[in-house]
Amino acid sequence: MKTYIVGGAVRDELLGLPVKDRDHVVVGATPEQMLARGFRPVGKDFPVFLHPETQEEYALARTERKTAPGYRGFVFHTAPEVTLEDDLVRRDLTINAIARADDGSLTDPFGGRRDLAARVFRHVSDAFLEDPVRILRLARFAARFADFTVAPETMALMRKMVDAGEVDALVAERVWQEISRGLMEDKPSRMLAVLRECGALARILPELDALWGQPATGARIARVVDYAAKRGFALPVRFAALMLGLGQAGRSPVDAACERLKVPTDCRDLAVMAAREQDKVNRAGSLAPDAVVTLFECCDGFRKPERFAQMLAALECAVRGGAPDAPTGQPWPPGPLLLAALGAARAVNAGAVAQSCGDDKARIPAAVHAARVGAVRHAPGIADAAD
Ligand SMILES: Nc1ccn([C@@H]2O[C@H](COP(=O)(O)OP(=O)(O)OP(=O)(O)O)[C@@H](O)[C@H]2O)c(=O)n1
Ligand SMILES: [Mg+2]
Repeated sequence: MKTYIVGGAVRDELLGLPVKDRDHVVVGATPEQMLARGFRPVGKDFPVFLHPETQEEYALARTERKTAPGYRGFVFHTAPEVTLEDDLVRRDLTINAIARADDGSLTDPFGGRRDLAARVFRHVSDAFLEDPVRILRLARFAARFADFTVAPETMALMRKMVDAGEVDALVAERVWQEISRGLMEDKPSRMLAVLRECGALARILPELDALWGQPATGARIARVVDYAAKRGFALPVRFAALMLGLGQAGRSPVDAACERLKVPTDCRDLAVMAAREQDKVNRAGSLAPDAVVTLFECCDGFRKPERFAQMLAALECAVRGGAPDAPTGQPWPPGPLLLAALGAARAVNAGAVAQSCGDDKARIPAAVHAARVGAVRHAPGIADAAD
């Protein structure tokens, strides 16, 4: 039996990037031999094992046969006769199909090093067709390796897959997994551009696809999401910033998209809230203290101040990032203004105010609200309104 390092680890090493996790492929072994050597199987009927000490993944060299459309239709075939090349040929991209043996020698039957040098994403073989997730993976890699282009024949193949309905057959969780990862890369707009070019965006996020088609709008959305990435914001902020691109129409298209993609609650809540409150927040400098406190209440800002700050970050991206050639670090007044006001309002001792209401419990909410309005009135930048 012989083992090789394959996939992302070899690719990243050749690119001079830090290697996170290493995947291994094992040639010439049976599951029984792996177990006898102390490897632990991962799941059932899946020829992947964990090394007893390093816990790294070791997969038996395998070929795959597609049995049904979509993500679930796989059958794995492993046997000691399956060669390294058999295993590599069924991988997604040439740059991910390079293997390195223990002695350092590389096996690169499909020109992976050539494509790394030329900065091209190219599918290895027709096996690419068997797994529509690969369309999303490629798009995600484009967001990470922003100077790579997609080989024309690979783009053509992806179009064919999209036209055949392969993307529609993917389960929402799997789609979200890739989209969310792509949003966390350096240039998320590249993922969206690749998805649009092959037709997948129209299937996954038709709302966004339609807007992307209007040149100025598409360019703005791209800038906003890349700006959010440049600022290093967390996933919910990046997602909310992207969804703000759906425009003033606000809540319903965002809701519909989140529903369809089964977007996790934290991302969804932030996106919906940001779309709902964007006008108010952008007018923060002219809001009366009472309206400011009401805004905090509507956003549950007293209990979730971090989420409120994230919403501000998303709205800042939409405004600052939306401007062409926007330099980062340009001030956005509503942000510091509302954060200072929220700090002042949170400093109010709601417990003490409640106690001062005595037995008149029904008065508590209004009394707490009024005390907070009083505190906000003195916060920096708050409008001098007589409310
Ligand atoms: N749908 C998939 C998933 C994975 N692979 C192969 O399995 C390797 C490891 O997969 P994974 O860790 O998911 O991707 P990486 O390429 O390692 O990228 P990342 O840096 O995101 O881990 C890939 O390089 C590729 O050879 C594939 O061909 N098709
Ligand atoms: Mg990996």
